[in-house]
Amino acid sequence: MSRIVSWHADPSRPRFVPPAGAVDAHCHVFGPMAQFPFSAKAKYLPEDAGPDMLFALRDRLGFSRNVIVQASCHGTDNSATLDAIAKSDGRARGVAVVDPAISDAELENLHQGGIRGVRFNFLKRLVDDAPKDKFLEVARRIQGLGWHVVVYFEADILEELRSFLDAIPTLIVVDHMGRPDVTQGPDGPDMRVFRALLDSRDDIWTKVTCPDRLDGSGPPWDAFAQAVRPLVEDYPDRVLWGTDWPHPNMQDAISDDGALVDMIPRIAPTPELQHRLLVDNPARLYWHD
Ligand SMILES: O=C(O)c1cc(C(=O)O)oc(=O)c1
Repeated sequence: MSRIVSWHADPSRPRFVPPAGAVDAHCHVFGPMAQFPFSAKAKYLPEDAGPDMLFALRDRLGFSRNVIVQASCHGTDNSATLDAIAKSDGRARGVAVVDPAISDAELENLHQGGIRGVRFNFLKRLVDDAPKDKFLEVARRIQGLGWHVVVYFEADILEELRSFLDAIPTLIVVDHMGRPDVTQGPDGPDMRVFRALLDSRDDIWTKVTCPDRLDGSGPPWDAFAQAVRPLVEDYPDRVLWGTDWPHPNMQDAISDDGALVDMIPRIAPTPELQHRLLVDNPARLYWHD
């Protein structure tokens, strides 16, 4: 496998100025590989994209804090994520991916290192297996830590995941809205099924992220804006936003992070919605203690 670059070398400065305290609540770090080797099971092998690069981007885009989500290429070894959090001067927290056999002491160590959630990934192109029964055991064990579960799945398996999701005892955050086909519009079948999930419990949140992944029409991603804005307006207290930098697997159409930031006022059109999306909501999940 050759190493790939999936991020923009020189992103534009966004026109939109985020409110003070804004959080990029979905981003990753890759390596550096010499210090934090990628998993033997990784499905892609990126170039290094470490904490210095992430924090430089944070500052360039006008954000204050990051939530670093363990990327699948690092498997269940969270060292690179923990290292980035440790270097952030308290300005980053994280979401881990764990081996279900993890000990309570190791979970506690992750908590001390700034982890506040675990991620369950159901994308076959990213992981070899997703054992629901073991995931549920992990979900029960993290309850005492006050963590939540982050799930990543595609729209076509949402119906079959419903009983699993219903059984999760913690708050749930769905990555990238479960990848709906946004070209179907705000009332299309994918969004309807996703809204039914949100309506089933008031502790299911989502990340209104990744126009570059979900809107094949390309920048300025009008279909994404039209489909996602009603979601932000209808569930203003349950949405998070993030860049998704360094955009794993997006090497064929590199996204400009400045353009991604300029999507924010299109999906969260008022200062109040922007403040909840970028400041209040992530603070409630990641900086409550
Ligand atoms: O769609 C993807 O390829 C992707 C991959 C990862 C990861 O490798 O962890 O994370 C994401 O948020 C999205």
